[in-house]
Amino acid sequence: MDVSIVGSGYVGTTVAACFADLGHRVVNVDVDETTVETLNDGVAPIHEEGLADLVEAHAGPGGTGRLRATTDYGAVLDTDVTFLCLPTPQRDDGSIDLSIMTAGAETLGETLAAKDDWHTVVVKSTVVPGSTDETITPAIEEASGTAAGEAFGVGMNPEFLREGSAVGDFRDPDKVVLGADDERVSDDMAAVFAPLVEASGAPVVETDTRTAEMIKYANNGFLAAKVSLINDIGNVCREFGIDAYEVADAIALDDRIGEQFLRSGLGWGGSCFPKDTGAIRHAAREAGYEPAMLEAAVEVNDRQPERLLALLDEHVDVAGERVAVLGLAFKPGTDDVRNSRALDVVAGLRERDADVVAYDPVAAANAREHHPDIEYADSAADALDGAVGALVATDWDEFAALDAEFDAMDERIVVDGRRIVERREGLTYEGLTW
Ligand SMILES: NC(=O)C1=CN([C@@H]2O[C@H](COP(=O)(O)OP(=O)(O)OC[C@H]3O[C@@H](n4cnc5c(N)ncnc54)[C@H](O)[C@@H]3O)[C@@H](O)[C@H]2O)C=CC1
Ligand SMILES: O=C(O)[C@H]1O[C@H](OP(=O)(O)OP(=O)(O)OC[C@H]2O[C@@H](n3ccc(=O)[nH]c3=O)[C@H](O)[C@@H]2O)[C@H](O)[C@@H](O)[C@@H]1O
Repeated sequence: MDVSIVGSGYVGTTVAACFADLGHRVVNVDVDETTVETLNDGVAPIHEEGLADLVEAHAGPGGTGRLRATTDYGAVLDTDVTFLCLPTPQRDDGSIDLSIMTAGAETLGETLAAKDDWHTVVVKSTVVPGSTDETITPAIEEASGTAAGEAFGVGMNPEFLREGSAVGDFRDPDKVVLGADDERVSDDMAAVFAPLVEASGAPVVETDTRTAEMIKYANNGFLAAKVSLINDIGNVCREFGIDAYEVADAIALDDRIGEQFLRSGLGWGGSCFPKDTGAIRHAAREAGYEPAMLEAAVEVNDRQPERLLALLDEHVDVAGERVAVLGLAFKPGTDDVRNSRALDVVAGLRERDADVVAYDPVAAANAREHHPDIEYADSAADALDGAVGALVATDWDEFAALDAEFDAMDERIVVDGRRIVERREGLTYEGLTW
């Protein structure tokens, strides 16, 4: 099929490259000229394992030619289906900001006015229930001068990939959710996903658009709450001197609980859990319901960085002292620092007037935009040299291998927020939840 993808970020680029690999002819439409040029050179505009090879194979010189990019929305006219993969950020009050979606929908609608045959539009961005029907579809209708159901229809297909493993997650999903209220839309979505479903064997959930929208928030809300619950339990374990990881390993054997998302520690960050729990909480309150469990999940999460800092306070007054922060990314495998708990840890140290020296293998440049005034070291060893304490904020594998590097610290105090450093003789080790 001919597929257009509007928005070429983490989701749009991954989806486009994977669809091209499955045999579709795909065009990415993005307002960012650099992104478009990069893709057309056969180079991935973001860092994701496996993505560079796919982009080179399908957009690069000598490639299959099944993937290209453009800033011209007119390209959608030569396609059957358009996926909207645009950002849906948070407003200051936590509510969803649909302005970028609406702008994209309007430009798409103006373009579709010139199309002779049926067109299916699919919202892939994460949007609160009702957004597709009440905001995005009307924007396309007004701009195109046609009503949904006449010349076009709009469906909803939430995305569940994770940063750091986006290509693998997209190719082998736990489920494919197709939300539609029009048979032609369902048929088009099913046709686009047919090769993926055949290759992966993933179950397909066919539902209406509002339910599809809600499934995404339920998924992220549940996972965020699961991590907060194990953090709550981990905090209790610590009070009792019990190892929360041993407890987690045991409860994971219960199929009803499962082994994933039971790593307790500094909590969840990233571009989605914080924004999505914020958006659904706000939407629920507007609708008249206080989502107490989601509120609690956020509250537990917000407390963890200060709990980490308090453990260091028990050992040393950090004012005027050099303190190392190991890890800045919100999770290993990415240079993304959006809502990273590490940034809160750095802020807490600065409030205490500590001299902060941070190290991350790939995320320092992004962290510098949030904390330009601290020192950034080129290695964990450099960060630890002369420090009176080290706070571990991201579970990068290389931190597990640290050993003699701790000997260069002025005081060998390690407060581990991610259970990655080994306890060893000569080291004063504190684990956040164990
Ligand atoms: N990042 C992730 O891991 C996941 C994100 N999502 C959701 O997917 C959506 C997109 O997220 P990301 O891919 O992370 O966003 P992103 O910020 O990485 O990429 C968005 C892209 O849209 C482009 N853009 C902005 N306005 C445009 C316009 N009017 N027309 C065309 N292009 C335009 C930007 O230049 C950028 O390349 C969000 O709703 C997010 O919640 C869902 C699952 C996973
Ligand atoms: O909507 C989204 O954008 C995506 O959000 C998350 O993906 P992501 O944020 O990329 O990464 P995760 O692996 O889920 O990690 C999120 C945060 O939880 C933390 N976490 C995760 C697991 C765990 O056991 N403990 C824990 O503290 C991580 O350190 C990280 O800060 C979801 O896992 C994806 O399914 C979803 O598509």
